[in-house]
Amino acid sequence: MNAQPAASLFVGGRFVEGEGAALPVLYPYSGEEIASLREASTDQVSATCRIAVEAQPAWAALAPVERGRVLLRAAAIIRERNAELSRLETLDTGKPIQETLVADWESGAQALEYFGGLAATLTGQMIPLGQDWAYTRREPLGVCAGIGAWNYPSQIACWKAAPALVMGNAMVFKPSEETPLGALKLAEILLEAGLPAGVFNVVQGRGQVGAALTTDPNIAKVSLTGSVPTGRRVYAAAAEGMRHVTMELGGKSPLIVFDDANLEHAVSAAVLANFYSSGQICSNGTRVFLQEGIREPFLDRLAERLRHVKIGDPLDPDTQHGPIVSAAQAGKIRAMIADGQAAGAQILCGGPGEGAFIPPTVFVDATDDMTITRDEIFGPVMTTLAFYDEEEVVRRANATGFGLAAGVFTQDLTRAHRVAAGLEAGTCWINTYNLTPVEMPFGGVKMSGIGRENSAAAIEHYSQVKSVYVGMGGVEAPY
Ligand SMILES: NC(=O)C1=CN([C@@H]2O[C@H](COP(=O)(O)OP(=O)(O)OC[C@H]3O[C@@H](n4cnc5c(N)ncnc54)[C@H](O)[C@@H]3O)[C@@H](O)[C@H]2O)C=CC1
Repeated sequence: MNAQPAASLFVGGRFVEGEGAALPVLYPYSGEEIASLREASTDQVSATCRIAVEAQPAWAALAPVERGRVLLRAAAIIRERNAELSRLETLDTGKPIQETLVADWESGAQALEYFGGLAATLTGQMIPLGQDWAYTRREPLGVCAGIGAWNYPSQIACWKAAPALVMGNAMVFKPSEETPLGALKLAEILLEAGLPAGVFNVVQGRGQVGAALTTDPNIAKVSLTGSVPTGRRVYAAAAEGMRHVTMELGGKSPLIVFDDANLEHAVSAAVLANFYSSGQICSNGTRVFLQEGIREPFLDRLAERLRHVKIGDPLDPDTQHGPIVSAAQAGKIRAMIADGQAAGAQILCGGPGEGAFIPPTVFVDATDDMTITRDEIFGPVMTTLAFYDEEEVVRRANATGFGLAAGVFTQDLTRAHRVAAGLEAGTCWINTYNLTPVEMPFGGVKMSGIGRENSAAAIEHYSQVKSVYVGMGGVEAPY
């Protein structure tokens, strides 16, 4: 299989070969090399930022609706090419084609469509001050750096590019070194849709390329999707230059199932919240708290349903559960499974699997202090925990440094809202899980991040407000 792009980087409206270290791209299912890229050198990173800074003012000077139109055209092109783009996403990530066809580029297209449509509404305020008045202008930040994780590479690129570009910023995007291909397609599509050359650029590379980007003097903002340890480093490095940041980081989110929950729906939600994309989703509800009365029927039904999961070739449309993104990540997940067993938790179903595959794995008899309960695993591993009452479960759910997401299943309306209000999380779901429509703000609290993606809230993180005071009378000085 060959997924070789024309060159590794996309800079100033054209493909450019990288001058840094080799970056092989492996298909997670077979380990086969599907493309051979090169990282950007440090000089190439700074040259790209200079090109972006030169291209940005003319883009920002366009009427917002003209910028919006480019994003809308890009969304339409993505939809026309969804089959081909989804296949590439599957090759890059190993995720089943039945997922990538509906969840990845489609979500990216929705972001471009949403922010493209929002363009005309991005206005300031008029503030009456008696005789005088003031107004505010919502202005772009300049050049924004986007740095992506490997689980939803194209969606992440679109979620960052769409609000940045509609506000008149330029962007230099660095995808994860594990999944570098989708962002290059986005750059080509945006150019085809009418985006001026140099406004959206892609550099490739590992962490040190991201670090060079973060501290480049032409970068005004860094938006990272990645792990908490990387987030701490990037946030600290960005602070040195007083750069704006958005941090979309990891989680260990609670999914709370009360006795009165609809059993079948709660099991479905727990399955999706733990095993979709082989569990490689930041907002996954990996601590499943089960109230004592529903615990046994829930676990019986869960085990029964997991027996039928189709694991295998991600390009087979029937496959529901694909490989882990890399051998290194599979190794980390297996180490966590072994740790859980050593700590005394029992495996209800699943286990370490073989090669690139780790089946959906459920732990029972876990306790709050175990590493499998405390740390993000970022793989198909669910930890179930028993609880008795509401006050107890909210306290235990919040006893974590993470705060990305949370879910509650109950038929009791007032309890559902009370628990959602009490949970320390950027996003809470009631009687569903992991739905992230573009209309709704998405992001974390506590160590899970800063800032919000999606919705009008994202605009605030890609713009700054200028106040203009207008004096309508004379000026009198005391001396
Ligand atoms: N909150 C959210 O929206 C999401 C969060 N994630 C989180 O991402 C993690 C998994 O993704 P990974 O790619 O393994 O994360 P990672 O933290 O290893 O890498 C993320 C990105 O940061 C870059 N990077 C690494 N060191 C850097 C440095 N010093 N300076 C600048 N850039 C640097 C990497 O090259 C990569 O592009 C999980 O913790 C997951 O929860 C993943 C998807 C969504």
